[in-house]
Amino acid sequence: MSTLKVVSSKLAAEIDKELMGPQIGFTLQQLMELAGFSVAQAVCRQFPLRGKTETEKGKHVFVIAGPGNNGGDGLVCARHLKLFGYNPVVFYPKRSERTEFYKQLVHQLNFFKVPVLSQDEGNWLEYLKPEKTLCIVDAIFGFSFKPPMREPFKGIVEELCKVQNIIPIVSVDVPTGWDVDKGPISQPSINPAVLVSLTVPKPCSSHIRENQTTHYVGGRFIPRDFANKFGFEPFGYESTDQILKL
Ligand SMILES: NC(=O)C1=CN([C@@H]2O[C@H](COP(=O)(O)OP(=O)(O)OC[C@H]3O[C@@H](n4cnc5c(N)ncnc54)[C@H](O)[C@@H]3O)[C@@H](O)[C@H]2O)[C@H](O)CC1
Ligand SMILES: [K+]
Repeated sequence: MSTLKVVSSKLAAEIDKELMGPQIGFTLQQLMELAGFSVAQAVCRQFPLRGKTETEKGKHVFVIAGPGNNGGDGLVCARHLKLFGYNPVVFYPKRSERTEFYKQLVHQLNFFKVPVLSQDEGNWLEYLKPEKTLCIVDAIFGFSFKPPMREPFKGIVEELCKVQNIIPIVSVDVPTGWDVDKGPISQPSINPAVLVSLTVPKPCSSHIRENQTTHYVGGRFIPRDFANKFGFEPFGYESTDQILKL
């Protein structure tokens, strides 16, 4: 088994800043597209449709998107999942008004006929049933979460904790509610079946349950020199894969 290499929340934010700074010039949109694409690949790898009955294939991937960029990764992931033959539904209770870009991501989901539920429309709890939902993508908070959690997300996470033993949760970058550096800090807490760390795992990933949580790294967008500059080795992705199982 490979040794986990981790970067703190502070360093993760610095890496992002530099990637999107004037020297390198990635846009947030570019990185988010690759991040969301890799999460969609992880869902496919973990829950393949091949060989499944029509009933199983019709089940939903329920994507819960938070107000920041972690939520944006979820919106992108849902679009790719639709292209991959899945049946995603997005719950987006607190929409980012930060940029036009988030509205565009929602327009794209409309274009792909992926339902996007608001807090006050539709009964989102209906999707927390194993006969209806294949897995839940937790794209609520990533590396910028600062406890304690505010509503409506506190209540949403409590509901997720109730069903996580019967519907697997795929957490994007950081399991929502965990301290990025320290891991689970309150009870109940999300224990994902799958964690997709983006760029490089954060320290909290050492708290995932051994033999119960599958850990992938995704967000394949940095060259070796850049990784080394921040003190870690790049991951050995194979071929055109956007994810690597750790
Ligand atoms: N290089 C990469 O790996 C990339 C990662 N990406 C993803 O971006 C997130 C980090 O995004 P950011 O916008 O900085 O933060 P979050 O989404 O984690 O959350 C900010 C959001 O949440 C609100 N908030 C914070 N704490 C609370 C709280 N206690 N209660 C309620 N609300 C809270 C805050 O106000 C903001 O609105 C990273 O993890 C990756 O998933 C990008 O896609 C780019 C590439
Ligand atoms: K998350």
